[in-house]
Amino acid sequence: MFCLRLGLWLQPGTQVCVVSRHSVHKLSSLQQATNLPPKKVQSLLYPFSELEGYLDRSVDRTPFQLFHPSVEDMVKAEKLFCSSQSHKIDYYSSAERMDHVPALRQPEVCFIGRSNVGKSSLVKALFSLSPEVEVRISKTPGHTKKMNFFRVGKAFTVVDMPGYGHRAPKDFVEMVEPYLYTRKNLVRTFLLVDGSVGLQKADLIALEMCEEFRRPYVMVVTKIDKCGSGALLTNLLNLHDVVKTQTTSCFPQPFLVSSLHFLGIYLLRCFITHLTGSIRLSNTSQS
Ligand SMILES: Nc1nc2c(ncn2[C@@H]2O[C@H](COP(=O)(O)OP(=O)(O)OP(=O)(O)O)[C@@H](O)[C@H]2O)c(=O)[nH]1
Ligand SMILES: [Mg+2]
Repeated sequence: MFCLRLGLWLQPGTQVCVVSRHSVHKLSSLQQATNLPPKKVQSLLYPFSELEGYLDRSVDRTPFQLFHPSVEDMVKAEKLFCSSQSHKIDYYSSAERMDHVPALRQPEVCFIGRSNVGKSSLVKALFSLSPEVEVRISKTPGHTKKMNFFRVGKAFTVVDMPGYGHRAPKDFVEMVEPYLYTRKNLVRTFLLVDGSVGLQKADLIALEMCEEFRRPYVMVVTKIDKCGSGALLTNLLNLHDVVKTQTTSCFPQPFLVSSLHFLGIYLLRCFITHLTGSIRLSNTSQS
């Protein structure tokens, strides 16, 4: 049992993910993260808590904390992101067209969003406990040109999509739209928006498209390290308003992340494993 300085204790017998420290970022695992001062741990695990203090009392916090798992559940989820002999995490294949898409049956989640919004960086951060899984990122928009499939053992698949905005609408019409429309095992789409710049016209078009497909999707607010709390909060509240008034298939809670600083990565890992039926949440978690 190790003590989490947040004042939270892991149940006796809870095993944490044992990974080779070799080339693994120090914040990749909860065990490392929870060695930090409590306030820092809180913002790493539950990034919304950082903004909460700035909110007017009249603002309802509920939509922002619908999924609020316990630390134990996050530890459970983390284990699924550690590659082992019996649970291999690897890059599986890439596809440019639907007839090249792999015939994988396990539940799948995909990441879509404008070019450069941080899709590949987020996938890389999620897989940071298995650094041998190669996910390429770049400063140059339009870097990811194919749909990249990553297998997480037999549990689920993660798909990193090309961004729209760069070769749009070509990539989108030929790849992403048909995929979103037809992929049977797709359990959730994560639509990324850049938290430091707020919703752009292209984001609203993607949101409309997700609504048209009527398949469940979730907003992820990226690069939250890049701007101050004030700007982030303004962008977040604007997003919340759009989700509330203009969507029906979108999960009300936006997930805040910084792939660079690992903010919100543990929460998102837990959400993905929960959505794909890979873990059972304990009674102390809400969702
Ligand atoms: N500050 C900061 N920069 C980030 C973060 N996530 C990604 N970036 C940077 O944003 C740029 C684009 O990142 P990618 O992950 O390649 O973006 P993408 O959405 O996959 O882009 P395409 O493949 O072109 O669609 C890179 O320079 C990243 O280092 C973040 O959380 N914080
Ligand atoms: Mg990319």
